[in-house]
Amino acid sequence: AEVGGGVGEGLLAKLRGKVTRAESRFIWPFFKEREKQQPMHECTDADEQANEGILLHDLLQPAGWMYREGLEYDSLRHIQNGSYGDVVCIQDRRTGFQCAAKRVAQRHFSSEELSTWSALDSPHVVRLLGAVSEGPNVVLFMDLKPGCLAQVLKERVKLPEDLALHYLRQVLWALEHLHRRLILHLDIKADNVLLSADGRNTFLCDFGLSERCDQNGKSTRTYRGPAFPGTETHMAPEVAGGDQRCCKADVWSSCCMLLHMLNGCPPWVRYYAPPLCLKISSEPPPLWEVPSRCNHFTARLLRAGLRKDPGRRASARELRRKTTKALRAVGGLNPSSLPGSGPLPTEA
Ligand SMILES: Oc1ccc(F)cc1Nc1nc(-c2ccncc2)cs1
Repeated sequence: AEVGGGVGEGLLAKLRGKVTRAESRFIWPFFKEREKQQPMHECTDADEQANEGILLHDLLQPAGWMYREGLEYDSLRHIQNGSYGDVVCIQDRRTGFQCAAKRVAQRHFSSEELSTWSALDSPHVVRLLGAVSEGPNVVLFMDLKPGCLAQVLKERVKLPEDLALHYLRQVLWALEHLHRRLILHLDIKADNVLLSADGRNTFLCDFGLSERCDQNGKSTRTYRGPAFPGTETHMAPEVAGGDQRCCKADVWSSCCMLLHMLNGCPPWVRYYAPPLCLKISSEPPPLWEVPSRCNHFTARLLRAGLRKDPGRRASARELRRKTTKALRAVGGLNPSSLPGSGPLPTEA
């Protein structure tokens, strides 16, 4: 604690053992504090040592109230880029437990990623395992999943309609869970959808851009600034136009992800050069991207999820119901469609 500063023994003492979610609500103000510190904030030696945080998994074991890379845990390999930081696989030195970790620079750290994520408990959302401050950075830990939808799309280019609908439905279940808790994800895309080993289950991750919303689904965050750090091809028209973000923005992005799964590329890029935001807010919805081979229930759900007016756009729950209908209409998920269940196109 002598190097802790900020919150003193209370917090560091918690690192020694499992912290219940109930207790963790006292931890977040600490992270909110760090978030407010001036980005120009010079790193004093106390900061260099600062290592406060919270670990929610008993196989992530701090030693002497510290949990640092190269001492209490090691980075094994780079996984991919997350929002505002690289994602690596780490291993706890004492227990051998492995998980994913993302190091976020102070100036990009949003305590929303912690506070929104830790409030979730859905089988379709990856579990947050903890967060510790590390000098000028914050390191976030989460469950390691064997697969990622973006990786499957790189290997298979496009997915059969039944599998694409099966994945979309699970992502919409996750969005229903988030929106019911007044949380917006705001970066729905294949890179942030992880997969189980058998490729049957999806897990939403990366809440680096998430925001809270009010009862009407409107973001409570005041205008953030000109550039929206989300993924341009999946950006809803109201977001591209700089209007207030709402839960329907996640619905639009989930439909862009469906088009990505069906076409093997995101919408817009085959017809327009960047910057896309002007086109997205001025052009009609990209319904020309809907493959002609698709079942008409799939086309219908895309029309409902890609309405430009967020007020008329389907909610996550309405779109999930339409996705269930479309999945039934194509005969349900054919197990042979699952990834890893047959030669890859390159191997065939
Ligand atoms: O926001 C985070 C906070 C903590 C983390 F450890 C990771 C992320 N973000 C992401 N993780 C991934 C990923 C993880 C594991 N395997 C494949 C991809 C993709 S985006």
